[in-house]
Amino acid sequence: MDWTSLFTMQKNLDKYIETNHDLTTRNTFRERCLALLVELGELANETRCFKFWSKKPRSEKKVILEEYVDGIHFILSLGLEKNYYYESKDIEQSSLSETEQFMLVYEKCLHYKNDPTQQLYNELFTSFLQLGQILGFDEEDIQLAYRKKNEINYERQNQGY
Ligand SMILES: O=c1ccn([C@H]2C[C@H](O)[C@@H](COP(=O)(O)O)O2)c(=O)[nH]1
Repeated sequence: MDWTSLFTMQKNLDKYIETNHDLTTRNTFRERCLALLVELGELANETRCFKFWSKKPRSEKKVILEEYVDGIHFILSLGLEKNYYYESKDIEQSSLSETEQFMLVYEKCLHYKNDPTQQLYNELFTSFLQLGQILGFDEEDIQLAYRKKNEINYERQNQGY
């Protein structure tokens, strides 16, 4: 998948939000890291993969995909803050369970926060794409849902969110 156009869309959205909130000089790296961790929690909640105590079914795939692309927003953003991009490549399928893969992404996110290198950024990105594979999303699903949510994010800014 070509990520270039998504990086460009994210750059424009982040700039728009920064201007709207007078943040042009403030570094928001830590906040974006926490935002990604929070999105991961919201995503895990929709899958209910860890809720061994509940018989309630997971949310519909569409709802899970919406949460997933919120995470994509912050991952793109976290690369842009450090001027890193992600080159498309074949992703090795993960052998982990959903729960284990979630925890791997959490670890990769914190690792990158503490040591923001291109290598660790690639690892974070890859682990999140592997999670997407486990959840059953193909690249087209992700691109489409990302574009839709990106537009909604502009609307929310314009409505005083
Ligand atoms: O600088 C920012 C701030 C927010 N978002 C987007 C990512 C998610 O799609 C959404 C999360 O907003 P909440 O619903 O969690 O408030 O906002 C960005 O893309 N860039």
